[in-house]
Amino acid sequence: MNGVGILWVDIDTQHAAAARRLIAARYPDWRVVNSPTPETAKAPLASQAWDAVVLCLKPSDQELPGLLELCAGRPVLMCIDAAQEALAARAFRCGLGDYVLRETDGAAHLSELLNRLVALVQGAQGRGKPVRMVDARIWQEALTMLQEQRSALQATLASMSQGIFKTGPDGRITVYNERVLELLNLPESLMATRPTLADLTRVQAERGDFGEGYSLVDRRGHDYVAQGAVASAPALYWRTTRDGRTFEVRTTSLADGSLVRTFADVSDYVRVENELRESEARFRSLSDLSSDWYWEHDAEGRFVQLAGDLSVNGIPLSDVMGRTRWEIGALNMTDADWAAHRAVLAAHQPFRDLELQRRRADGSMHWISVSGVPVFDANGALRGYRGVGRDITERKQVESQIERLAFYDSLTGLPNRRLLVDRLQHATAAVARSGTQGALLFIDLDNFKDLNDTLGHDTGDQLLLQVAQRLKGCVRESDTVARFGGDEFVVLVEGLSADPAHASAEAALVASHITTTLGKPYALGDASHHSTPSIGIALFGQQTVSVDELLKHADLAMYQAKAAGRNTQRFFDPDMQAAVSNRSALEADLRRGLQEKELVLYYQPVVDGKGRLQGAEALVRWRHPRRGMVSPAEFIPLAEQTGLILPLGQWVLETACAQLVAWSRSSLTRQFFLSVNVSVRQFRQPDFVEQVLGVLDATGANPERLKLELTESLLMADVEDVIARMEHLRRYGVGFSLDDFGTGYSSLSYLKRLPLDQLKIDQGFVRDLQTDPNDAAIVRTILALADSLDLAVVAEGVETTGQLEFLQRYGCKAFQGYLFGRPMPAEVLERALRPAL
Ligand SMILES: Nc1nc2c(ncn2[C@@H]2O[C@@H]3COP(=O)(O)O[C@H]4[C@@H](O)[C@H](n5cnc6c(=O)[nH]c(N)nc65)O[C@@H]4COP(=O)(O)O[C@H]3[C@H]2O)c(=O)[nH]1
Repeated sequence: MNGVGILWVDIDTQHAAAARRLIAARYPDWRVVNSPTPETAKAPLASQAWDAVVLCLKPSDQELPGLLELCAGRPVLMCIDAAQEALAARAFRCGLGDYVLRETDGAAHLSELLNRLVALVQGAQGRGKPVRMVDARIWQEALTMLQEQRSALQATLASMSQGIFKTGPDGRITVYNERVLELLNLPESLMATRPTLADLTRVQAERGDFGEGYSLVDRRGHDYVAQGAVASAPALYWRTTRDGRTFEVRTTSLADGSLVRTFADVSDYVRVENELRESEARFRSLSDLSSDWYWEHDAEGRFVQLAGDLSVNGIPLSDVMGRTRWEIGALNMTDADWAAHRAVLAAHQPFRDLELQRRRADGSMHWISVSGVPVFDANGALRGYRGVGRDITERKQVESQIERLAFYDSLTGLPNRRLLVDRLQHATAAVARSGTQGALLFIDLDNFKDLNDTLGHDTGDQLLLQVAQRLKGCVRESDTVARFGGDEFVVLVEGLSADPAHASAEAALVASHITTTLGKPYALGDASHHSTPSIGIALFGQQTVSVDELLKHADLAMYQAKAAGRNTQRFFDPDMQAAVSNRSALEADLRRGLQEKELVLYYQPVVDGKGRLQGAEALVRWRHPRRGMVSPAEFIPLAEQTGLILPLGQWVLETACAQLVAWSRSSLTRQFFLSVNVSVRQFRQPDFVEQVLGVLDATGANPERLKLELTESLLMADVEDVIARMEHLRRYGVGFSLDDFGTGYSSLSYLKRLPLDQLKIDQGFVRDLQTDPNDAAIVRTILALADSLDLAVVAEGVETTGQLEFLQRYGCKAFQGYLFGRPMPAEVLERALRPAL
């Protein structure tokens, strides 16, 4: 190619010089004219013929058409920045010329430029005509279209959630979006250098983005990345970032050797997938390990899925799939129950613990419990239900056993107190609603204890069983017969007349029927036994009475029946209630009195035959703020029933011991003993012995001066224990006296073994001993007996000298009674005795 003329328009003089040098070296006969600006190029363009014009400028989109026009149809080669490539490519695809991309620093592109320039000039010469000139209008349209497409492409790239870049055929990245910079954490400045994939991979590897040994790149991409992204890329691989995000990397190779790569952040997908996998695994291990099963049914309630341990269910799968729960059926469900269940399903409500009893193929019964929740599709339409089922047969068995134990009497199988109270609660509410009345019959078997004691518990149980049978026969199916324990039964009768008088008559009739039925002889083993009941009746209707009160009423009435001679029936009487109320008021009062220290100890002298004081009996009094001095006969029995006797007895013991200590300080009173009454309940306390020793220790009283008065009723049970305790205390010197001797148990065999010091003849025998030969004989016998057992005797209630003489005549040596002194405060006793002393 000779004599080629080139107009070189170049604002960069160094670049222009470099080009000139290269051209001079390769094509020495070429004529190259430089022009630094388009303005200065105008003249040579207009005046001379050029084979090609080289534009090394940075024209804007708007300037480019004018520039090309200036070239007036001559072949144009543009040397431009990469950023303008799209514009230039578009322009030159119309046949205007060619372009090369300019190296930002350096002139390595000049060689390529020269090659292209040669091709361009040859092409133009080959065609024999100058390159077609595009008129400005067409150009403008092309440019506008180009700009529109370009901004559309930019907007598309910018709005993509994926990161994307494209390389040119030379392997350099020419197109990319913001998102790829963000995802890969790359600076824009790096992209501006048009890096290759290898460059990018190196930067990331140096930062440790791929992890130790490229472990953050999955199997598919591992080798490619590890080898520096120089080989051909896999179409798809995943990589993880150091902060735990996961990218899906897709590569598409294009025909010209370029490629497009996308980066999608699939972290959420991976997380959800992991969670799903975990939850699947959890579900699977749960259903594998547990004895529950999983089910699903469709919107019509037909089973479509069952998984887990179905062996307990005992129903073949084939019988379940495709059928509804209500088609399979359950023994415990009525039509109404199923309707209620289906209503829950129809309302798309979840359901919990639906308990179903079924019969297995082998005939055995079993219980299952089913819970489910509705499942909806994406549009909110019901797809069906899913849930779990569980075998609860064992639990049901235990429950019914517990119920039996909790609500039924183990001997007779009758409802127990708890169940009766429950039914009574319902009954009281029901009668209040219906306007009818009900009756509660409290039944106690007369003398049952004797039977038990004499013939043994087994025989007693037999009787109770027969009584239970007979009672059930006396009432309607709807009435309740309950056993309260021991020989106490309660019958609850409902549906009596609304008229009180009529209802009373009906209840009395039931009671009479019971009396007659229970009064018939019982066959107990070989023997025939006769038993009678005492029945207390309490009616209930409109008036609001609590269940507790009702039971108390019937109980009280029963005691009235007993008091009236047994084998009879009594209705609850409100006066009786008043007495009971007084009693509970008294109890509260006594409790308060104890706290307020209203109790005082009186002392009644005990003298010898010559009237000389030997000691005294401590007798408690209640100095009531309103009622004055209250006798122990009024409050001691109550204190015994309520347990108040325990703190009371302790206080008496402490006060008496303190008195002994006071007496011990004077030689005149030092010899006195003091008797203290000890009630059965007090003595039976497990730590009674320790309590007494503790009081003696705390007060410093001399145990030898203390006498504990026990009553015969203490000997009714566990005599061995009584003896052991007495002996224990006796070792410390404490004496014992048997009070009210002759009135109670008086078993001589025990009497011999008890470590007693004295007997006290009950004042009941002393009172009439001069007029009642019987009493006189008893007193004589007691004195003789005491003599033979070497026990001292104190006669109580001595009021007359006649009594004293009689007692003395038969050997009695100690006396207590009004004849010698009433119970009195300690200081009065001391004062009264002082002259004699
Ligand atoms: N008619 C008549 N009665 C006489 C005569 N001499 C004494 N008495 C009364 O007979 C009772 C004798 O006491 P008790 O048999 O131990 O009978 C006592 C005793 O069982 C009990 N008691 C009194 N104080 C205590 C106590 O501190 N603890 C316990 N557990 N019971 C006590 O209360 C019962 C009644 O005590 P008190 O009313 O003080 O009645 C005393 C006394 O006042 C007499 O010549 N004629």
